[in-house]
Amino acid sequence: MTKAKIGIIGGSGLYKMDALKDVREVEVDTPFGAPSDALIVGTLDGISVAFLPRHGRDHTLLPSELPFRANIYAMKQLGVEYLISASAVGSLKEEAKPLDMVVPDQFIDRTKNRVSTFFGDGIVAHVGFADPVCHQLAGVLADAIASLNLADVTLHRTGTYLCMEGPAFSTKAESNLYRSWGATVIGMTNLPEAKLAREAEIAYATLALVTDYDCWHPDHDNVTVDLVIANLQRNASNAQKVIQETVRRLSENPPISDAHSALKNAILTPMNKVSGATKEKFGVLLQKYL
Ligand SMILES: CSC[C@H]1O[C@H](OP(=O)(O)O)[C@H](O)[C@@H]1O
Ligand SMILES: Nc1ncnc2[nH]cnc12
Repeated sequence: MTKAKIGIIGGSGLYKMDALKDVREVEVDTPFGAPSDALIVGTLDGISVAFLPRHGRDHTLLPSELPFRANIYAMKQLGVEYLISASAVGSLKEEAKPLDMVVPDQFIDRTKNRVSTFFGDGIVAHVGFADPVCHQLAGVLADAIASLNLADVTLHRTGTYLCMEGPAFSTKAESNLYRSWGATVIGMTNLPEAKLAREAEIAYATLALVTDYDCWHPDHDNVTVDLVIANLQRNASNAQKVIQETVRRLSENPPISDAHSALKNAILTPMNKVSGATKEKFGVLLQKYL
């Protein structure tokens, strides 16, 4: 099977990577169902990467419908060790303006309807999630953004991403509540991904692309899909430059990440008490602990 150490999940407005060469579509099936779309495996400056459009190439999946487990499992199956998520977000802080880039280091979970663990079925594990993003990967991503000196883009090296259920956007009361909690940006997708990536021992970091001020800002229009997509289209080529530079830096100097051993002290169930069927289902996730 084609392998790639670096994975990219593209969100709203980023359905393909123009700079990818030697492109192949890989239909991956997983014990957790089919991913959002075929994975696109190709090379960026000669470096093998796997790309997946989170909502499908034609944006056919709601945030609540996303097959998060299949997406992360498929990346793991391809050998991905570093996963970069590009996502559209609303800003909850004045200083994070549309077109800015934020590299969140924290999440708040306001989802209601998501399966965000691989475990169960006779095997129990509790991974650490105090630091939900891989610090090293986030650093490489932030340094890549800084090195490009992109016009009109301010980099925010840290921030809290609040993950809401959607699909409707927030009410003003909710938006102001999240501001009072100190959240920096709001989106609908990254938290389940980050949890599952941690369980899959994949280092994960988010490139959050600010598209709007949600609905709290008195001097800006309330968020609409048109606004999100218009701003993302303005920024899509920047996002791809950032990803390309991050990939280049990662392949030159792949960082050591705690995420790569996240399950080491997390599994409570003795392996000899786990059924063969469950072990088989977990496949690549448990391989190294059997
Ligand atoms: C199109 S606006 C709302 C939509 O955009 C974000 O998607 P993604 O995180 O995949 O870039 C947000 O989470 C919502 O799913
Ligand atoms: N304001 C917002 N709320 C939730 N998700 C978003 N994605 C982009 N802008 C958003």
